[in-house]
Amino acid sequence: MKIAILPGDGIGTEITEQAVKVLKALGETFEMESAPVGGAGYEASGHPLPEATLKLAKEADAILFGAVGDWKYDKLERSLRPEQAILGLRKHLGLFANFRPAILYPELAGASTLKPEVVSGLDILIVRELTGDIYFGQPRGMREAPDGPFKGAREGFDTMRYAEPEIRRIAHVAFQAAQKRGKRLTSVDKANVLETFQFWKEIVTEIHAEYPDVELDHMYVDNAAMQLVRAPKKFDVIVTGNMFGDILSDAAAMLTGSIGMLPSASLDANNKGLYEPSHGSAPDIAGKGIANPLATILSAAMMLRYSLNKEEQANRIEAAVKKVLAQGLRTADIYEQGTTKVGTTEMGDAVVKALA
Ligand SMILES: NC(=O)C1=CN([C@@H]2O[C@H](COP(=O)(O)OP(=O)(O)OC[C@H]3O[C@@H](n4cnc5c(N)ncnc54)[C@H](O)[C@@H]3O)[C@@H](O)[C@H]2O)C=CC1
Ligand SMILES: CC(C)CC(=O)C(=O)O
Ligand SMILES: [Mg+2]
Repeated sequence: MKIAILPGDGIGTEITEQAVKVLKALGETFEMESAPVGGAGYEASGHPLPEATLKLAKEADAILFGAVGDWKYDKLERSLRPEQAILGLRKHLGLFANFRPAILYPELAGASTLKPEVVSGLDILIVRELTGDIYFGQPRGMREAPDGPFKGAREGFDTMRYAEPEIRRIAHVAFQAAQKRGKRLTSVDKANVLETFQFWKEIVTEIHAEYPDVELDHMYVDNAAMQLVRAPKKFDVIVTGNMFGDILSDAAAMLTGSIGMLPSASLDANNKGLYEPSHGSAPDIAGKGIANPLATILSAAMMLRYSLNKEEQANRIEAAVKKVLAQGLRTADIYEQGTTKVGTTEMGDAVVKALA
């Protein structure tokens, strides 16, 4: 089985190294091959998603991705910016279904900024559509406004759009995920203002007829953001578009104690996937050895489960993460008084040691 390792930029390299270490310690014979991506890809060959990196990603059975981006590339033209690498991989590989499970490990109840009673026992799943919406819609650009009250002034514009098959396939994925869990699905939209999401709501409602065992409700995204902080345990599975899912999943991350705890799986129609933490390259802490590698290690567990059919090994990794948390080991982002502060490498080493 071949795994493409794409560490990327900033803390991407530090956290991916820990996940690779954990994968190697499982005693399986994975073939792992690394390639530069993001700013590292741009430095190596003038493009954030070098052709050789894309080729490796396409031929591998699964992809483990760190993170891309750095402020120093912000002035590059958009097509050359590091973020285009992850957007390009998602699009080229058809990774339309993004699973972001927000689970609170009991040991981290005090690390969340919310009261323990609000978050304890939290186990929700955000299913984010990943290859459409305003992140990919055309046309987009910057120009002189052709009409309207600001005609002639410079303007930036993007296009929000969803085609019926795009909504249908993510809705099926989300209903099926809900069937395997608490059988409740909340579709998050902005149908009161946006045509795109009125259409989204109509299609999701239509598909609901095929899943009568799942309870469906609809919620506007502004209310959903508020409910996630007010009473997050009321959710089971949330399905939403690319941009709303991006924003809501960062908010959900804080329910788990830190964005450094939120893994993700991005799957195509055949469960080939890219696995990455939900966070970015964190340039503010890069190179300091303090980033939390657990979201990436837990993403590697998701990879074993969803793409490599190795449920037992996935369980081993998740159990090892629970064990190190129970031992009181914490990176700075989840540190509380009375626990032991460790760095990125020490945390990775501890997970390896805790593998049963
Ligand atoms: N999939 C990807 O590669 C993503 C890339 N980005 C890119 O990352 C760069 C930084 O973006 P930001 O908005 O700052 O988001 P970010 O997620 O990188 O960081 C937000 C905050 O969370 C902290 N943080 C993130 N991951 C952490 C970890 N594992 N352990 C401890 N603390 C952690 C950071 O130190 C920072 O204070 C930008 O270039 C952005 O475009 C952002 C999100 C996803
Ligand atoms: C480059 C961004 C779209 C990545 C991001 O923020 C995410 O996937 O969460
Ligand atoms: Mg994001």
